[in-house]
Amino acid sequence: MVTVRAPATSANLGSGFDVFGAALTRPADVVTVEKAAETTIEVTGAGAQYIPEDPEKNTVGAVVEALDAPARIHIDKGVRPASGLGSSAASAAAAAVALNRLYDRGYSRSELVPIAAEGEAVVSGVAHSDNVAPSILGGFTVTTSEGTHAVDASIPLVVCLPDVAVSTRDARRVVPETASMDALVETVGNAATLAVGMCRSDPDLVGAGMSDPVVTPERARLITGYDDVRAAAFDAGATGVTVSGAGPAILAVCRGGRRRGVAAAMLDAFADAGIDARAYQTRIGRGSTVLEE
Ligand SMILES: Nc1ncnc2c1ncn2[C@@H]1O[C@H](COP(=O)(O)OP(=O)(O)O)[C@@H](O)[C@H]1O
Ligand SMILES: N[C@@H](CCOP(=O)(O)O)C(=O)O
Repeated sequence: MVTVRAPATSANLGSGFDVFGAALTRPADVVTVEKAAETTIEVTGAGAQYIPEDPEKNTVGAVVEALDAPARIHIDKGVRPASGLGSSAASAAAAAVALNRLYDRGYSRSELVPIAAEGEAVVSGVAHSDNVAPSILGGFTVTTSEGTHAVDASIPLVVCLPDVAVSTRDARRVVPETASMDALVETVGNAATLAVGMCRSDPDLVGAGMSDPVVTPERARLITGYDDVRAAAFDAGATGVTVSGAGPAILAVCRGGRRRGVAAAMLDAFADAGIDARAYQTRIGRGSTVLEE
């Protein structure tokens, strides 16, 4: 038996659509696997009632296939589905690390990233790796078709999750098919600024580099109260605010000591818009951890 904890993640970070990701210290999924002749999946925890236990429909089933590793699997969800916090990816990441150990497949953590990404194709139609990479490797990650680079960074964050669901599949439909050269130049500049900020653990640079003129404005329209929550976070001292993943969670970057005030301001703004929400005061953290084997 192997048990693995895989953290929630925030993908895109504004300017790095389908490329950037960051592991969060909390929340997390915990997945336990035991060898079995046929795969069965049991799901408990946050939003379990919305998650299929059929291996054909659960992200973990695709990982079982890719590793040829049938197992009895228990998923304890800490990351609510359709959150923009890499819920489906956290389960897939944990399962990839756990099944690799259980069956002694010998893949490195980096080699497990595209394997876990097969699960994302099951739910969003695209095997994007920007959530599974940080959930496995930890830190801030840059993922391209050539592979993933991970950087340890110490950046305080708040993620505010409203009590509404946005599926990644639906949110991918609003992504523009084209962008102007001006928008491209602005985005490249911001993404590069953000990457430098991560290497320096500088929340001012990271916050400034999250601005994105292409995808985020379209996604923000799907989140009731977004503009007010964003403004409230800046007023409380956030250095940057954007949609987390495909939403509806909203990510705020903070300097040390500012998270409590930023979280309270974001919750108040959602409440003013008539929406219940919860805020996680978190930071960039480590990847998947083996808890028991
Ligand atoms: N192990 C899993 N954990 C969470 N969601 C899953 C899992 N397997 C399949 N799903 C489905 O994936 C969808 C949520 O994924 P997604 O829309 O990408 O949200 P998130 O942004 O939280 O990852 C839901 O329809 C859910 O039923
Ligand atoms: N790059 C993807 C990331 C989706 O993240 P999720 O946490 O919402 O699943 C996208 O923006 O579609």
